[in-house]
Amino acid sequence: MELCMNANCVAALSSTPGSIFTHFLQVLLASMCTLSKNEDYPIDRTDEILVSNREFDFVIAGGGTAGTILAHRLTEVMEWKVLLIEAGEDPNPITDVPGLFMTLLGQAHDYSYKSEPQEGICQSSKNKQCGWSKGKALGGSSVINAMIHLFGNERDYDNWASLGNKGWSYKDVLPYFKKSLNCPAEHIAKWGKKYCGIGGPMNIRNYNYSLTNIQDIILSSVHELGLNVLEPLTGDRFVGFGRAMGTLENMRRVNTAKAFLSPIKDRKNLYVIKSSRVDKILLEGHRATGVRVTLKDGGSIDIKASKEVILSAGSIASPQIMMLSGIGPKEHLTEMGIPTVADLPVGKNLQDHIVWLGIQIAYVNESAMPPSPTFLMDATYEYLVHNSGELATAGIDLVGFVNVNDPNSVYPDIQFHFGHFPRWNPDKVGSLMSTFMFNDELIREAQENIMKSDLLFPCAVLLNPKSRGVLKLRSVDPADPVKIYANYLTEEEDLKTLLKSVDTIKSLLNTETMKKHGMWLRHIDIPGCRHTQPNSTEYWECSIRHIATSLFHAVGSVRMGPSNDPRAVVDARLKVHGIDRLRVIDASIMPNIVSGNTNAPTMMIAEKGADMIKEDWETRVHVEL
Ligand SMILES: Cc1cc2nc3c(=O)[nH]c(=O)nc-3n(C[C@H](O)[C@H](O)[C@H](O)COP(=O)(O)OP(=O)(O)OC[C@H]3O[C@@H](n4cnc5c(N)ncnc54)[C@H](O)[C@@H]3O)c2cc1C
Repeated sequence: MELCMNANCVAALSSTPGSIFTHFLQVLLASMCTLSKNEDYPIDRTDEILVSNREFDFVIAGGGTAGTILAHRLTEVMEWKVLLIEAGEDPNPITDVPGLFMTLLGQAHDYSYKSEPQEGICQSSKNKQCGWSKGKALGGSSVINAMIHLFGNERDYDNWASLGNKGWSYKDVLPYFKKSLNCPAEHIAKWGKKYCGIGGPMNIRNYNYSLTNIQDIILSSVHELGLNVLEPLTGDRFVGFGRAMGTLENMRRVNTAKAFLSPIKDRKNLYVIKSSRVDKILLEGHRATGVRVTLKDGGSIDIKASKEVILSAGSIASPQIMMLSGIGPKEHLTEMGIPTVADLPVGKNLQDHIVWLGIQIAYVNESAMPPSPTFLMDATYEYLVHNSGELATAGIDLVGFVNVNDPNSVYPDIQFHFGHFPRWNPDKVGSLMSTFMFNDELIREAQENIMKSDLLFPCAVLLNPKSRGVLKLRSVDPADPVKIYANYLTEEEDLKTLLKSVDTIKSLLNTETMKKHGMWLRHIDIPGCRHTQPNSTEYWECSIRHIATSLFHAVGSVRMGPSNDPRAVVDARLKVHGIDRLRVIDASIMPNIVSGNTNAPTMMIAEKGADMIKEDWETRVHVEL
């Protein structure tokens, strides 16, 4: 195998590794040419912009999931000069490796936000704060996410449309989900094109999970229980269990910068500024005319947008930029000493999926052996040469959708991500627990138990929370992170629904399949819950309050809705109410969170947003080849 310790690969290894083993793997992996390089991404054109005309047709703030797609689609119009401004750098090549995704959190590509401490949630997390990871790189959160690609369901989008958002029903948005995609030919041949596109920039593939037979065991017990096994997972039915696809190619992550910017990196009308922060929107009266930017060297410049400013900085930063510019709730802006330009409920309606790691299945796999001393070397070889093994999968692609309140419903209220942690591997389970910022006692508890048995985590996700959070400015300094009030479980119904997820797992454990494998429901010794009886309702509630936390799916803080909706900030064409030439196009516009992971829905929002811009400016598209 050719070794090429490419200077760019090495330079990109800027993050502090989580452990000595991770560092070893990072160096080894980056030394192979099979991972991405900085040359794969568009160059930073800051210097050129500084000495030339600082006016563009469109300025996009934030080059994450949505921003990179917008840059791709808008530069299809050759007459349009488009500037994308991103706070982060090019993705580190290590982010390509699915099996290392948990080690990316808390590192250089993660803003590592934390929610404000809240009674009754994240009680076993460090400082009793829930971690709110968010990607900081070209490609945004698609650079550090778990790559799971799901749409949500028909009811989610029909609900958006019923709230007065014309053009956002499931029927309307489905073509935009597909537009981005390039599905495998075998998939199309077998399942057709109704839910999978071909020829789009983003590859999605199966993870080809091959570590153990645990996924087959789960699906077999699901079948035995009479629940749906869905193949493929995305289709006409929304309740059931199956394997999700991922944004992958050859078992390498495909972040949105790689999918949408790399192929067009030489388009002359695409300008990218990296490592620079958009601080505020420049306004003339009620019209957006440009943005103020802090560059990498600390200098500040103003950049003009002759057509539109588009905010795609994500659900936390887009509202922050708006509020710093005087667009937000008047009371809060006044409190912060910011003159109000438009009194809108920016930052309210914040929603997230909480994930509960308190249900764990243990079993002793008699045929398993302790890992050999060369285990990490072997895994790396297996990955680089055969694209398989431990490093080829994020390990949570086996997914279940159930309705715990109404077994007859065709729509789910709980999602499970099944994660498997093999015996004798304390690093892996420790990495998961650290990802979610659990305290040292809990990490130790899991690591001690992993020496005795394999652990299967059916992580329960509350899909349609009723509780709403809010974002507020911490200060008028754009460098200061906003205050995140998650307000999890403030609606009683949310707690009740999450509690019922235990019953589904108990039913699975009652099947002959799981009994045959000697699987049992493990009692987690949570120090803060020792006053409760194991397996009592009090224990499970206490467990939720200690070890349920964010699944990093923040949405809704710039809600879409008609002007007569007091909760709405943007209209159905994603234009900010009462401000000309300003749109918000990212996950923040979701009126209600979708019933599944949020990356694919954000891609859809960007594809649809780009088309709406083209329609509104009545442009015929001339694609540069
Ligand atoms: C750890 C993690 C795991 C996840 N796993 C999954 C998963 O498996 N499947 C799934 O579907 N979803 C997953 N998600 C969620 C999904 O990735 C997000 O919903 C989606 O990426 C949001 O896209 P966005 O464009 O709104 O924001 P982002 O992709 O976060 O992009 C925002 C961009 O704006 C930049 N930015 C912010 N402020 C400024 C500023 N002031 N100036 C300039 N640039 C700025 C940021 O650096 C970032 O690049 C995960 C998220 C995380 C964090």
